[in-house]
Amino acid sequence: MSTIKAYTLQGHFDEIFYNALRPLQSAMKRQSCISAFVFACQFSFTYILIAITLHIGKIMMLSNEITPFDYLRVVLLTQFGANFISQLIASVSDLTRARVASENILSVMNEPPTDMDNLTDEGLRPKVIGRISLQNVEFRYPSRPIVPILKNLTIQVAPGQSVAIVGPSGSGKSSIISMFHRMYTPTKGQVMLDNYNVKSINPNYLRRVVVSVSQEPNLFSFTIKENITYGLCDDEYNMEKIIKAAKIAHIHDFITSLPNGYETEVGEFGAQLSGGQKQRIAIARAMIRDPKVLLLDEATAALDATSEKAVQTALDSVKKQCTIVHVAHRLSSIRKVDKIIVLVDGEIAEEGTHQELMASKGLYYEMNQLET
Ligand SMILES: Nc1ncnc2c1ncn2[C@@H]1O[C@H](COP(=O)(O)OP(=O)(O)OP(=O)(O)O)[C@@H](O)[C@H]1O
Repeated sequence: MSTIKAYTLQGHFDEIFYNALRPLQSAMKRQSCISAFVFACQFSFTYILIAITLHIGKIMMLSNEITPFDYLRVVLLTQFGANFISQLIASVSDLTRARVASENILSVMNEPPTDMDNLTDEGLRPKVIGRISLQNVEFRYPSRPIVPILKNLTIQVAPGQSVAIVGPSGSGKSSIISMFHRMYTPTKGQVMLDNYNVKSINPNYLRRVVVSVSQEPNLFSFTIKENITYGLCDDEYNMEKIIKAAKIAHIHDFITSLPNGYETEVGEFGAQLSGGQKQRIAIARAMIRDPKVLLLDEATAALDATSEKAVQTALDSVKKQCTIVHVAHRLSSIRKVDKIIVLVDGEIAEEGTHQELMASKGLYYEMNQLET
């Protein structure tokens, strides 16, 4: 909304909205006419039938063909019968609607499970130490199958190692992150967690051990505490663990400064928090899961320098406890990682520590020069 206001695009979007609603408006008008007609028929039928019964009954009673008691009986029966039939007429349209709705629901339920079925109980749940790798991976997005994004890429990350992936925009850094927690599967090659192909691991379990924090974390319209613990079973967390995770993410002091502390509602999509605060809550949400592999996709990009330094210190402290794969634009944030991979067009252009890459005076060196 603020972008629309800032660029005074209200009129433009008003028109788009109106045009989008116009077909719906005519459909609704047609449906209202049909409903009004059915409603009119339904009630006219009842009252016309009762009127006819009363009229004929009166004539027959006056000519002594029926007794007043028979007359009353017929009138009451007609009324009940007519009510019943009119309700039946009304439920015909409900039945039609229910049939269409059930067809829609069944078509979704009967959809054959895809390779990435999140709800399946199938798959392995192995104990892993956090060695993660891409082996000769080629990847194309299903919507653009002719464009290879990752090209025969091999990356090995040892348990407890921290690796940063840097490179020009569009080189495929985030796509690698999607591979690691199986948001997408490679077109060729394989993604391994320890000695297991991630395809063989239960998707829910995989995302419990390989946890990602993205640049734009989505918070739910719940309390801070619920956002941190969302998806965990009751016996998997307690207040001590929540506070520990919040301290790692450097957000505990902020949370306790709020009048309702951890019970503060964050609003829809975390509307009542700044970008940096949302980001740190998302990091706490990742840390409470005690991940074996932590994927950070520009996770510190929205933070101010002070918050970034604080989160960086926190991430340094969890180093060695879990494997970290860090996608970063700001090169100053990844100097201390064990290995830096420079990606260009879906291929590795350079690989090494900060010192090694600076000494080789290649692309990484140039990127650093530009940043400073
Ligand atoms: N869902 C998608 N469908 C089709 N193409 C996509 C999709 N997501 C990304 N791409 C394309 O894949 C390429 C690599 O994108 P990716 O986001 O992995 O790059 P990146 O290096 O992380 O970029 P940035 O640094 O700008 O975030 C880009 O050309 C992008 O347009």
